[in-house]
Amino acid sequence: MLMSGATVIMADTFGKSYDALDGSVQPLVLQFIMKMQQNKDTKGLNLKPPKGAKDARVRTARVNDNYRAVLMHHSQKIYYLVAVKPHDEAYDLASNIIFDINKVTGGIEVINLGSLTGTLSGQPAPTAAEQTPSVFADVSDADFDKLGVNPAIIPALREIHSEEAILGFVEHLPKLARDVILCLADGWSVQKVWEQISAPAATPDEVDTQDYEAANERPATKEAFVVTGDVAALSRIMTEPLSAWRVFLHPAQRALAERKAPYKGPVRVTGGPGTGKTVVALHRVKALADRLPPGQAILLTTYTTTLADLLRSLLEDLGGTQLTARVDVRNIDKVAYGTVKDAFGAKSFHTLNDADIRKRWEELADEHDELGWDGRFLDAEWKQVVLAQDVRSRDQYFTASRAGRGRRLNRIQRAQVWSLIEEFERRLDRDKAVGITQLAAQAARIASGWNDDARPYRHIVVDEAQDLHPAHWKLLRALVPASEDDLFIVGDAHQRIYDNKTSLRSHGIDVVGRSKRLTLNYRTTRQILAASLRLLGGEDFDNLDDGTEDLGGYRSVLQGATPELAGHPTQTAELQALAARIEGWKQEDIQDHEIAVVARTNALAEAAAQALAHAGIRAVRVQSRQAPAADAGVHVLTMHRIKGLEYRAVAIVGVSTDHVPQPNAVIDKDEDRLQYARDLQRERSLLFVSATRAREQLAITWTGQPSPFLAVAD
Ligand SMILES: Nc1ncnc2c1ncn2[C@@H]1O[C@H](COP(=O)(O)OP(=O)(O)OP(=O)(O)O)[C@@H](O)[C@H]1O
Repeated sequence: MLMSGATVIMADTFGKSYDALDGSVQPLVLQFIMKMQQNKDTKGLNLKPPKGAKDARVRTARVNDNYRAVLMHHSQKIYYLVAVKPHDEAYDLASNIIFDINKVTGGIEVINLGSLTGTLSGQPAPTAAEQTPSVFADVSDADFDKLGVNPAIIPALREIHSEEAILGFVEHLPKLARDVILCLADGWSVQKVWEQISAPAATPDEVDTQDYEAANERPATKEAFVVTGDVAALSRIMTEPLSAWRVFLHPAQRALAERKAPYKGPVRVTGGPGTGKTVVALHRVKALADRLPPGQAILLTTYTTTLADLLRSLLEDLGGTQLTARVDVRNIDKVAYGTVKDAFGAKSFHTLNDADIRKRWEELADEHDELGWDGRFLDAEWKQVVLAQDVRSRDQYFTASRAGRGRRLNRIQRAQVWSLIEEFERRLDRDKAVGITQLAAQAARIASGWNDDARPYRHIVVDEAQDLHPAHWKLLRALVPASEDDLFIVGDAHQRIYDNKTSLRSHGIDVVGRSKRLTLNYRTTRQILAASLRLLGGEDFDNLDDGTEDLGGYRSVLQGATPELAGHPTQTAELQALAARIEGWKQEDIQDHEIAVVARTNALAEAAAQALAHAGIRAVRVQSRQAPAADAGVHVLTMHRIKGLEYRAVAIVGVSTDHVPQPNAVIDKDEDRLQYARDLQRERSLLFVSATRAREQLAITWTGQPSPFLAVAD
């Protein structure tokens, strides 16, 4: 027999099965692929067609004693790696998959018929009285076929009677079929789906459904499969979590990110957690960079340094260093710092963060105890009135709008507050210190004086927009000339965890007619989503502008375990239960670094980390910007630090009435009732953000009385 190597092409389904493998098995997969490439006929691989397969072109091969690879092949040389799974699961999969060329896209598709019928078996059987018709009763087989849905899928589609079932079902479909089904389920007509989804995906050439050589070369195949090139590239791809290469944009996401015709002005994209706002922002940056003339620049910005670092690495996943070299990825404070530094030179000042500033305000209020002002009130007045409107004099302060402040000040009080603010700023000057928000106000003042030629960017893309302060918006508006495709803004007011509420319109950013909302959650299971939504408690949230926004239509495609909510008599008992739960998750093959323990305060996070160490569980505090090493253990972090991240399992501890809301973070109601309401809402959002970081498992626990946000019965 001739000895020969094979080209191994990874299907997008492979990524998922690979992520689920134990860390000790993953390296074997790489070795397996290399062996296939050298000599697929090596005896140890045992490459063979399994018995009883629906498709004669399926093969299984041995990865080690317990694991098998499932492959498809149509020619002697090319093998498509569909999954690597434990022995029995692999054989089950092998007997249920088929392989086809899509009539519309001309691309190769792998379809798992077993998982399709599997997702439907959980549907409650309708009683005779309430026989509901199939969701797709109005769509004929011929229409499905024309739209590019493989005929093998159609019988299962006819068994779908509820939207719930659709969401679980589409997860297993090839990309075009998934988009078509989701849009039909949203009530689009067959004609509209054809025009918006199938026709744009159609290959211009004639499709011969037997010609795999031609199919291999088409873009649709290349999007869904990754050809293994050199080994270094392969191992890089396989070690990247959350890799952008595996994300195929939903039509709603794609329409926003890849639109060729320019947007006539700023665009706003909102949507609940996990709806792919960051993914859309990254793809938008790539699309803009791909057509950016030389000499022009793009800024990708967000609120914190940690998230800016994450965006940079995700952008590199998407477009390599060629892309990151063309994009300035910086958090907003750095952008402000750079602007001020360019104007006044470096190091003539040092910056103070919000916590330092707050401390200084409390000290000043204490020194002037006789006046009776609360440090928190003064801090907020400075940020939300003075810095937000760049108030520079007593007269300006007397006429400044105090909209949003919940306590009226008479002239005497205003005069007192203004002298304290002057004293506060004088002390900062004396110490050559600048508050981080004050710096943004200075930067905005500088940049607002420029003309268009001096504005450094052609495009600006903003993630986590809900947390930006008015001064940040003024600055960003001034950094890019007002023109087509100037600002692309993504955010979600439900996740606002800093006290910076404002409206885009008030900063000259008009998104009318260019606002979109994403509703499909790709991160969290339906069960976790439902539990998280309950935490919002029916409060009103804004749309980053003057309107309100709810999460209507927000849904998930994933199914999973019910989140656990549990109270404990003592903190020791709560943290012991935490250790036991983490052991349980590890038994389910969730690895240490895929687990996060979250607490409202650093002190509580520290206590949790110590309790885990005591129970023999490796744990690492995630505090600095630096992400911990992959083998450092379970991540323990605060609610602020976990923002923007995601984990397979999340345990939120200390959600007790005396910790959440954190008393220190909420102003006295009598000091300022609107500030009080905002403080409470922000604390609620912190809990919501933490819960929505969980992909598969969520546990929320407390000691004594539960937080009022949990609204659980005693
Ligand atoms: N079209 C898609 N197909 C598959 N996965 C997707 C898709 N879009 C997004 N995802 C995945 O869903 C998860 C959430 O995406 P992303 O972080 O962009 O959401 P987000 O809206 O910015 O979330 P948040 O506001 O909670 O930070 C990520 O793991 C991302 O890779």
